Amino acid sequence: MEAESKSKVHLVKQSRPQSTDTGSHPGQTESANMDPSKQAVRAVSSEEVLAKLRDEVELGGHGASHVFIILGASGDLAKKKIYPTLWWLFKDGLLPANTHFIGYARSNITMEQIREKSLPFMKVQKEEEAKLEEFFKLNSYVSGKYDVKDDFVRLNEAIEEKGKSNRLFYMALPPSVFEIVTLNVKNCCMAQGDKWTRIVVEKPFGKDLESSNKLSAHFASLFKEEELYRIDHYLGKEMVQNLMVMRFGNRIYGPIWNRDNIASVVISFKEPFGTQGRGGYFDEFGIIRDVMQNHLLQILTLVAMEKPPSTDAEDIRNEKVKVLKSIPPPSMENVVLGQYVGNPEGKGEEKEGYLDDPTVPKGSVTPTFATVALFVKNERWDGVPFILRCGKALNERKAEVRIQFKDVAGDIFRAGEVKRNELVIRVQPSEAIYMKMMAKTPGMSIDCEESELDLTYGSRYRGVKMPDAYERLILDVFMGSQIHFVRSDELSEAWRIFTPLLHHIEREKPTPIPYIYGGRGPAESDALFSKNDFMYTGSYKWKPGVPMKPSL
Ligand SMILES: NC(=O)C1=CN([C@@H]2O[C@H](COP(=O)(O)OP(=O)(O)OC[C@H]3O[C@@H](n4cnc5c(N)ncnc54)[C@H](OP(=O)(O)O)[C@@H]3O)[C@@H](O)[C@H]2O)C=CC1
Ligand SMILES: O=C1O[C@H](COP(=O)(O)O)[C@@H](O)[C@H](O)[C@H]1O
Repeated sequence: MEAESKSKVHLVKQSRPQSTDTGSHPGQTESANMDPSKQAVRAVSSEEVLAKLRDEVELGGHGASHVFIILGASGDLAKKKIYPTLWWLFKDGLLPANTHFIGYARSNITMEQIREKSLPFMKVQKEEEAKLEEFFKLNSYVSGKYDVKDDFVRLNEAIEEKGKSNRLFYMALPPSVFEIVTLNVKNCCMAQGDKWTRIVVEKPFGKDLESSNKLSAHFASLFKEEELYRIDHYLGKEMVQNLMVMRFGNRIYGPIWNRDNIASVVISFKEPFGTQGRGGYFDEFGIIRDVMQNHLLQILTLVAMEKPPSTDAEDIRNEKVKVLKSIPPPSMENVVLGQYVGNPEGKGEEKEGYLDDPTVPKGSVTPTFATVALFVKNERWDGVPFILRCGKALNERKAEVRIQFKDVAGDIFRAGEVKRNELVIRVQPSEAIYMKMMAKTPGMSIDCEESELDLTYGSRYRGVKMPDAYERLILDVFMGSQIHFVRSDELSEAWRIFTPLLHHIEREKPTPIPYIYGGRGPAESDALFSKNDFMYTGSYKWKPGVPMKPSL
C-alpha cells in the first residue's frame, strides 16, 4: 500500500500546480507520462492543473478514507496555520474524498470555539460559505489530557467512528509533551490492517545534538522513518523548491557551480518585527535555533548538494546529508551575534528593545541576530564561504540566496568598471531570480554597465497565486512524499554543526552586539561578509520596466 502510494506521488511531484488562479501559464504540468517535447509550449489553466492533481490525490489515496488528527487543536499554530491550511486544501478539492478532521487538546472547548478562533486566518470568501459549512461538518473535537492513556483510547474510538481509515497525526504541541503524546498514539491510536499512520512533527526537534538524538531515538523506537514527517516549512516555499529545478534542469549552471567560479554564497533571512510579546519562548532558543540551524541550513544543502540520481526522497536526502557531513562547526571568528535595542525615533513596538519585553529574562544575552560563515569541505566547495545571516527587528522582510561569482580574469575594460556577477534567488517577498551581469550601455556609448537577467515571478507568471508552504507540505503528507521533510540523520548533522557554537554561547555568555530596531543589524556583520569574499559595491541599480525608445 505504502509503496503504491509513493509511485503516484512521483507523478504528483512532477505535475504540482503552481497556481490556484484562473489565468494560464506555460510549461507547468510536467507529468511523467507526457511527451516532454510538448511540455514547454503547453498552456494549462489552473483549473485544469487542479483537476489533474485531484485525480492523482484520489489515486494516491486509493479511495480510502482518511482522518487528520490535530493534536494541540486549541493552540496558536492550529488556529493560525493548520485549520486554515486544511480548509484551503478542502475547498480546492485537493484532499482525498472522505477525509475527516479531529481536534484533540486538554481545553474543555467546543468545535464551534475552535472555528471562531481559526476563522480570522482562513480568508473565507462570501461565496464559499456553504463550502465552509461542509468543511466544519467533517470536523469534531475530543478533549483529553496528553499523559492519560484512557483519553487516547477515547480519541481512538472517535477515529474508529469514521470507519477504517488512514491516519495523519499533526503534533501542533509544545516539545515538552512530544514524547508522552507519541507514546500514547503508538499504544492506542495506530491504524490497523492495510491502513497507514503518519506523524507530522513541528520543530523544535530538540535543543542541541544530545537532546535531538534522544528525541529521534524515542521516535525511532515507536515509528518507522517513513511514518515520520519532520516539518521545516521553508522546504515548502516555492523558491526553495525551485533550487533543484534551477540547478539540475538547466545546462548553464552545472559547469560554474563550484569553487573555481563562485566567490561566496549568502543565505539570509530578515524580519521587520521583534518578539512581539513571545520573548519568553524565543529566549529559550535564540535566533540560531529558531531560523539558522533549520531553515537557512536546509537552503544551504539544496544550493550545495550534488545532483541526486533521481528525484526520489531518499536520493535527495542522501545528497543533503553528504553536504552536511562536510561542514565543520563554525569558529568564533566567523560568527557575529546581535541583539536589538529600541529605536527612540521609532513608532510603537519599534521603541522597545528585546530586553524591554517583560517576558524576556533580565539581562538576557540571547542573540536575536546572527551571521555565521560556514565552509563545505569537499572537492566542489573547499574555501567558498557560505554566509548565513538571520535577524529579527530589522529593516525589511526578506529571505534570499545570493551567489556571488569571482572577478572576471584578465579584465580588458576600464579599471573598476566590471562588477561581479551575482545570482539572486529571492524566496520572499515577491519571488524572483535575477542574475546581475554587465552589459553594454544601450545606445551610442561603448561603456559597460550593470544590468540583469530578470525572472520576476509577478510579471512572468502574472496573477499566479503561490500556495502557502503548509498547503504543499500537508498535501505531501497525504500523498506519502517525504522529499520536503527532514530525515533524522539530516537533523542530527545539522545539530552537530551548531551545537558547539550554541554551547559556547550558553557557557561563555558573550555579549551580543546591540543593533537598532528597524536597521540592517550590526556593522560587524557587513565586515564579516567582506572578510568572507562577499563584495558589496552599492553601485547596482535596478530599473524595472523602463520603456525604450523604439529603434529606427
Ligand atoms: N526581479 C526583481 O524583482 C528585481 C528586483 N531588484 C531589486 O533591486 C534592488 C537592488 O537589488 P540588490 O540585488 O539588492 O542590489 P545590491 O547589490 O545593491 O544589494 C543591495 C543590498 O545589499 C545589502 N547591503 C547594503 N550594504 C551592504 C554592505 N555594506 N555589505 C553587504 N551588503 C550590503 C543590502 O541588503 P541587506 O540589508 O539585506 O544586507 C541591500 O539591500 C532590490 O530592492 C532588489 O529587490 C533587482 C533585480 C530584480
Ligand atoms: O520558523 C520560524 O519561521 C518564522 C518565519 O517564517 P516565514 O514563513 O514567515 O518567513 C519566524 O517568524 C519564526 O520566528 C520561526 O520560528
